[in-house]
Amino acid sequence: MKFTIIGAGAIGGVIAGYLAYHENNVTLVDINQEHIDTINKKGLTIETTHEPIVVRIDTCMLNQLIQLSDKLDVIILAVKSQHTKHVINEIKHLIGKNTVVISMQNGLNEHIIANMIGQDRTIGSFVNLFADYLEPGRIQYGGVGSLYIGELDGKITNRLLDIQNRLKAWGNVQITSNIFGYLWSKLAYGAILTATATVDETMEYLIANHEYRELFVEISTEVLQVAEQLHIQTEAFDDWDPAIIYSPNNKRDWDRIHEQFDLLVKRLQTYKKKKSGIWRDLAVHKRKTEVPNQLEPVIEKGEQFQLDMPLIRKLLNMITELETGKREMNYQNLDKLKTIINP
Ligand SMILES: NC(=O)C1=CN([C@@H]2O[C@H](COP(=O)(O)OP(=O)(O)OC[C@H]3O[C@@H](n4cnc5c(N)ncnc54)[C@H](OP(=O)(O)O)[C@@H]3O)[C@@H](O)[C@H]2O)C=CC1
Ligand SMILES: CC(C)(CO)C(=O)C(=O)O
Repeated sequence: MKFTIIGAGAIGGVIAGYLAYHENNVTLVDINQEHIDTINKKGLTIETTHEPIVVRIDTCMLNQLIQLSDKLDVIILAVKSQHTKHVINEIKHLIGKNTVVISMQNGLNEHIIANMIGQDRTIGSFVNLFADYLEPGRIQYGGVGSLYIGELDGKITNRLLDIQNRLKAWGNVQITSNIFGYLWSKLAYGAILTATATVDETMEYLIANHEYRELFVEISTEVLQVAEQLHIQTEAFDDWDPAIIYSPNNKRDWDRIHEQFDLLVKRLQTYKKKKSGIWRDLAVHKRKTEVPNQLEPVIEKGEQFQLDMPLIRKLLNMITELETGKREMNYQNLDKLKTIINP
């Protein structure tokens, strides 16, 4: 099995690093020339929670990859969601009848990929690792979380089992017949993390603060309401259980909710990555985030069911304003969101 991993950042770097470390056939592809040059010269360094590992790994730039003509085998897509369409368009000629593309991304990119290359060539993945691109050649793998792969139609196929076996180089990768259950659950959880990115503060600190817990529950409820309308059975993972957060009749069990948030905070405290990828795009890279690509599809689907979703609409608007410099990161953003639930 030959892996081509497109996007050599936090997620692509970690997965490619472990696959290569365990002698799988891997090529890591990116558009960042300095990053690729450094990996070629010094290897890819992954700062784990224990000792760093340095891995020698084949690399190429995207513009070199697209010069090839042989069809690729297993492609792992680990770019931010806003780059999904562009990358798939660029590599379409390298996708044959036996090629599969695995989306290791947040959001619902699987639908986009399947529309472009077919559902039979698309595998879904839910990834809850905590990693950051630090500088050319260096990735921080700051926290271990779940990784699931699943066919979009829920079947447990031989190719899924083969890929799972290879990905064990990374760790305990699991297969699921309900990949969209995980992706929607992560969207609901991710919406809370998105809200934390409106303040220059750690995720654990903000989630620990009881003042914002009702807001976080309401934000994820808006996403989970849409999932419910779509008959998606959302799944629990890593101290996050949507069934505890979401109560269709507004009969919330606050003891259980606080218990779950407290466990989540404890978990986050053990991670080296303290702020979300969205915060990092805004505060460090000063570039557009993938929030529109994650929240707009939820809002569009919610509109079909006449759902209101005032919180995620406002949150999306705030992130857009943060991207364009019209807004600053501060607590007033969370306080403003709170006024939507308690005017
Ligand atoms: N980081 C994390 O802990 C987690 C991330 N995810 C998800 O994983 C996905 C990847 O995120 P992450 O690894 O953090 O992102 P990163 O920004 O760290 O890595 C993405 C890499 O892809 C590169 N890239 C951009 N456009 C292209 C292109 N056209 N062709 C090839 N490479 C390209 C980027 O280069 P450049 O920077 O120059 O644009 C960057 O090096 C996202 O959907 C994210 O939400 C999910 C769970 C956890
Ligand atoms: C917060 C985290 C690491 C959760 O997986 C994430 O999704 C991100 O940073 O984009």
